[in-house]
Amino acid sequence: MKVLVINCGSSSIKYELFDMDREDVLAKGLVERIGSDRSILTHRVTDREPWVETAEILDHRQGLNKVLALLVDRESGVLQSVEEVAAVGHRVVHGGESFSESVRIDADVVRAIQENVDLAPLHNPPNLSGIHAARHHLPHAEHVAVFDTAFHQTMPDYAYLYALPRVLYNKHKVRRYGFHGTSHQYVSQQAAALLEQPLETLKLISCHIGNGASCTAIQDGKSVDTSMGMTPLEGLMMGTRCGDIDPAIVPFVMAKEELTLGEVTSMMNKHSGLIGVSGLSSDMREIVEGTFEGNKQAKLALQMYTYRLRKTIGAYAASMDGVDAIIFTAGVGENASLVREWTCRALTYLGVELDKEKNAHLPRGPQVISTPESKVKVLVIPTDEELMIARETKRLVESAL
Ligand SMILES: Nc1ncnc2c1ncn2[C@@H]1O[C@H](COP(=O)(O)OP(=O)(O)O)[C@@H](O)[C@H]1O
Ligand SMILES: CC(=O)OP(=O)(O)O
Ligand SMILES: [Mg+2]
Repeated sequence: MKVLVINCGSSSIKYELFDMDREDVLAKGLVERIGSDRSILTHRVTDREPWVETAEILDHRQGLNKVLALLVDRESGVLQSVEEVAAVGHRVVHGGESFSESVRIDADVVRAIQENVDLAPLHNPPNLSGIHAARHHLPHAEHVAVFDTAFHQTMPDYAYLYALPRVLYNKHKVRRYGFHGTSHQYVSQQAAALLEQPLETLKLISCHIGNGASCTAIQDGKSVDTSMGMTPLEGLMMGTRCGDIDPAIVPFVMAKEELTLGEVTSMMNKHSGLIGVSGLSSDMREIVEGTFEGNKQAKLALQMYTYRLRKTIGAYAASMDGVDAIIFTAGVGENASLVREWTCRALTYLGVELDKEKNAHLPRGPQVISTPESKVKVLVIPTDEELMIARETKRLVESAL
């Protein structure tokens, strides 16, 4: 069964085509800067040079049309016809309380995703554009939605409620939802396999640190707490997002700087975090380089980033009354050894002992980077949200047969 996975951002489409009979990746790629006359399409097929094309791509429908054309093209293609795509798996960021599992997409599901737009104004509208475009171009295929929020629907109420008047939850569903659930779930399963222990017996803390960053406490294979909240702005310090701040700062800054609510929201989402503190970059590679070169602001940003991650790990060890393993994943977690080292260096009270050599010289694939004596294991596990979405899509399509 061939499954196409689509992850639509506000100005991008990430895609990956799988042959699910053997979980082979046939092709994958990225359309960037949608809405401009200089959109960039990068298309990769195993063992071939990548295709890079600049073109005017005005919306997601046009972008997806280009992708499908490349997939059936004589040179760049891997399919005879788009009819071969049996199913499409869509990443949907906010499922609200409506979805605790992946679902096959029908008119009711589209309506429910639409109803959650208010809760994720940056993420859900492009996700919906992707669904509309894919259903238009691939009407024969089954379409499945896999939600970032679904894995976190197991959190207890005392973890997901805010200490606000109850009416806000009753009327508007103001609560913690949590995100990156597909990734947290995937790496927790991989961790259990690596440790050769049943997932149901483990207390895990998973740190998904990429552009967006979140930390999740996982007990018995279930999410019991997570650092992102009603929106993906809460929690850890990120590339461009501030994470936790005193909420009273918002009206204070609005008054002092004469900013609108929209401007402060944009400041917190796009101009804060690593870029806001360092003034250098939102990219951890440049922050690490800057730190080595003696840039004080870059070093401060890195200290803040790792200090806050460490505090959250401590909090989740407390909330689960212990932890068996800490997992690092996503762009920063998988690649930045300095971030892992600084985060772990004051976790000795928990019994964490990092193997510095292993941490610095990491082979590919899932790895243990703690010493054999370490009471708490530290793991690096490459995430694969696309594979997880493809598996979910196949499972749902087959269960409907
Ligand atoms: N070698 C590296 N060292 C440090 N950071 C890295 C490295 N490679 C990638 N990153 C970081 O990973 C981030 C992207 O993570 P990723 O999980 O791909 O994000 P997203 O899926 O949210 O776009 C980049 O912004 C960069 O900061
Ligand atoms: C939910 C979220 O923050 O996603 P991303 O990390 O892809 O921005
Ligand atoms: Mg990501």
